Amino acid sequence: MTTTEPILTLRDVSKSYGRIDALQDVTFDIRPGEFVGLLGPNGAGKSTMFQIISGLFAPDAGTVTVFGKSHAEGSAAILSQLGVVFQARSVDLDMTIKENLAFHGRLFGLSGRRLKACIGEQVERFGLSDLQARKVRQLSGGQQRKVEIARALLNGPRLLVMDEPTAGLDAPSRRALVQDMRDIATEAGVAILWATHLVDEIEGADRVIVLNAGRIVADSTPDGLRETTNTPDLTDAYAVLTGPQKAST
Ligand SMILES: Nc1ncnc2c1ncn2[C@@H]1O[C@H](COP(=O)(O)OP(=O)(O)OP(=O)(O)O)[C@@H](O)[C@H]1O
Repeated sequence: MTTTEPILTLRDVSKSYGRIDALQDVTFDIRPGEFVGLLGPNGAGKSTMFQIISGLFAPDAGTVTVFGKSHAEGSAAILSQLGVVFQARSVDLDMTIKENLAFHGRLFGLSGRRLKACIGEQVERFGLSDLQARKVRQLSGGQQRKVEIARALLNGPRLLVMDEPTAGLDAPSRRALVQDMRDIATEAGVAILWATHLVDEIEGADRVIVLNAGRIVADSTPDGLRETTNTPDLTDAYAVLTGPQKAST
């Protein structure tokens, strides 16, 4: 873990939808190079948190600071250095992989040789080089997911927030993606917030935040979670913290 300034800070963040409290007094920091797992059962508030971090809407209470700024102070500067993978698809089904990545790259101000190089790097990373000219509609669900993640990495983000990024990926692709993202965090100092239901994906995380019914119920290392719950593995620790029926592996 580093001792540098946090890249993402949430302080007492709350958000309700009518009478549903989706997030309540959520507070945590993420520093450069940290790979932080976000575990939480369905409806825990993970997607709401990601939407607030991305500036799609503001919290009802509390503050969110990304790269030292709130979205109100400088959303464009934040978005230029933020990579987001939402659960919902953001690429166009009727455009090819290359067209999609070029479109998103231009939104980040990439053009010419730089854009081509960035696209080349990502399609190679995800084994999509030979499929570049294919429309996204004609790809498998897992391949479409890889295009989503490639899109999020295109601008070389300093902070990546990923909402169940491995949904639809087969086991080898899932393992490869987890390893790849951990390498990006370690080597490039990118901070990663990785939401999942799959406990094995965040076994090697620097920290794991457990969210349940809108509240943080734990924020610790994987070992710390095992110790405080007095359980032998992370799946059991998650079950203790959120209710046994909610855990999945
Ligand atoms: N637009 C909305 N209007 C009303 N309630 C909402 C809305 N979006 C989310 N909620 C509610 O807010 C709570 C948190 O939802 P959220 O989608 O953030 O959870 P999540 O942890 O991402 O769940 P999942 O793992 O199922 O994707 C849930 O009770 C959900 O029903």
